[in-house]
Amino acid sequence: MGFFDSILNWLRSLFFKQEMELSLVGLQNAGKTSLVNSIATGGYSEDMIPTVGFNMRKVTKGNVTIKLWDLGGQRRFRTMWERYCRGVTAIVYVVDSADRDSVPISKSELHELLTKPSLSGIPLLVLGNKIDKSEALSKQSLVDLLELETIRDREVCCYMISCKDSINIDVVIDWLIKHSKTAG
Ligand SMILES: Nc1nc2c(ncn2[C@@H]2O[C@H](COP(=O)(O)OP(=O)(O)OP(=O)(O)O)[C@@H](O)[C@H]2O)c(=O)[nH]1
Ligand SMILES: [Mg+2]
Repeated sequence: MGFFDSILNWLRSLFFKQEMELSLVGLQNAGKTSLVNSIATGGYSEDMIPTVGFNMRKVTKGNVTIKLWDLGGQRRFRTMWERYCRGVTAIVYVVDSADRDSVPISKSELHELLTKPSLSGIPLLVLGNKIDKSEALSKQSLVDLLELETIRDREVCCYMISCKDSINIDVVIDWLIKHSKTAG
């Protein structure tokens, strides 16, 4: 890249802030709030309080401001998911890949959410969390069990992560930044 192009890019970055709005959904204990902390500060804690209702957090990464709706995953909060997923740039669906018994419920909740017409076409990022645990599923097993191949009406991407050991959090942030849009 030439000197002049570099200057132009730098000026552009000053004036055109990127922004995006995301919803984090998935069953209780999947690690959604832990992921927010990991993206925001890189911090991790074993003692987490289950999210009651939702929390909104704003995180800035370089030029991108990310507004995150961190939703509660307990059954009584799941009916709210659709409302907070409407109009977002992407839906992030977090799964505890080490809790094999919960995966079928996680699958049905995901597919149920995606049937909502209001959410059609919104890109989906599925994250298999807790891969630091020895019993964690492989990516292929998780993709198969969640039947991600059957989702054809939107972009779908899946990564295996660990909030505890900060594995692939950078890859997640890159994906998010690539999907942000320029705000005027
Ligand atoms: N081993 C391991 N534990 C994790 C990881 N991420 C989160 N946890 C733990 O999983 C538990 C639940 O994490 P939360 O982030 O509160 O889960 P959540 O999805 O926000 O749960 P709700 O708010 O109830 O929906 C906590 O004890 C975390 O410390 C991880 O990558 N590895
Ligand atoms: Mg939470």
